Amino acid sequence: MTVHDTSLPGVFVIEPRVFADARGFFLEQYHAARYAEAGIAAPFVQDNHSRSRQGAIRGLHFQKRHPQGKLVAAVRGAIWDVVVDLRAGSATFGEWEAFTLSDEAPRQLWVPPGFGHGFAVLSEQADVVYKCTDVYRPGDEGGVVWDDPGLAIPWPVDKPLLSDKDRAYPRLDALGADDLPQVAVS
Ligand SMILES: Cc1cn([C@H]2C[C@H](O)[C@@H](COP(=O)(O)OP(=O)(O)O[C@H]3O[C@@H](C)C(=O)[C@@H](O)[C@H]3O)O2)c(=O)[nH]c1=O
Repeated sequence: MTVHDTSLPGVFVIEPRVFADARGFFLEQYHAARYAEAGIAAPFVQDNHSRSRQGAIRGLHFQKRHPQGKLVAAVRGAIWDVVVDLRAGSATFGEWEAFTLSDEAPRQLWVPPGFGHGFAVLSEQADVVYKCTDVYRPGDEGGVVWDDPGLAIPWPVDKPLLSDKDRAYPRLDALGADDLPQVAVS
């Protein structure tokens, strides 16, 4: 596998080694020792799978007191995956980057604890799977509204399909210190 740095510290794109043959392909989604060597914090304690329609946007999400690291892949279809640095005191606080993840050119995105995460669905449908370093705690959920003008993320969808929860999240500049992910910045 090849690990690529991004503009955000600790956020990596992982290109797996793909073994293609007449049957199709094989790749390793996770290998504890190799991912640890790449700086991807484990252990992972929850695996998720969501399916979404074209134009859906899920995000921007995080957990406050129990931030989750997420290792994200699109195993069917294509998504435009966004990661935002929400770590108070970080030199790149409020900065974001987007990556296309798809089943045609498989790669994974490592979203470290303390970053907001969301994605838009580019294909007719997309199946997204991700491993998490902490479990889901409904009372601990936090979010920033997807179309926060301060972030000005150019989502590649015209009429986004959103959950009521995501529509109601506040802008980043309305969040206080207690509303942000509680992580130490080194
Ligand atoms: C995230 C999650 C949701 N749920 C339930 C709660 C709810 O009834 C239903 C749908 O939840 P949501 O609308 O929050 O799902 P969704 O909008 O897909 O939330 C996810 O978005 C992406 C971008 C992330 O980064 C994830 O961490 C997570 O926040 O599933 C769980 O049981 N476990 C989980 O881990």
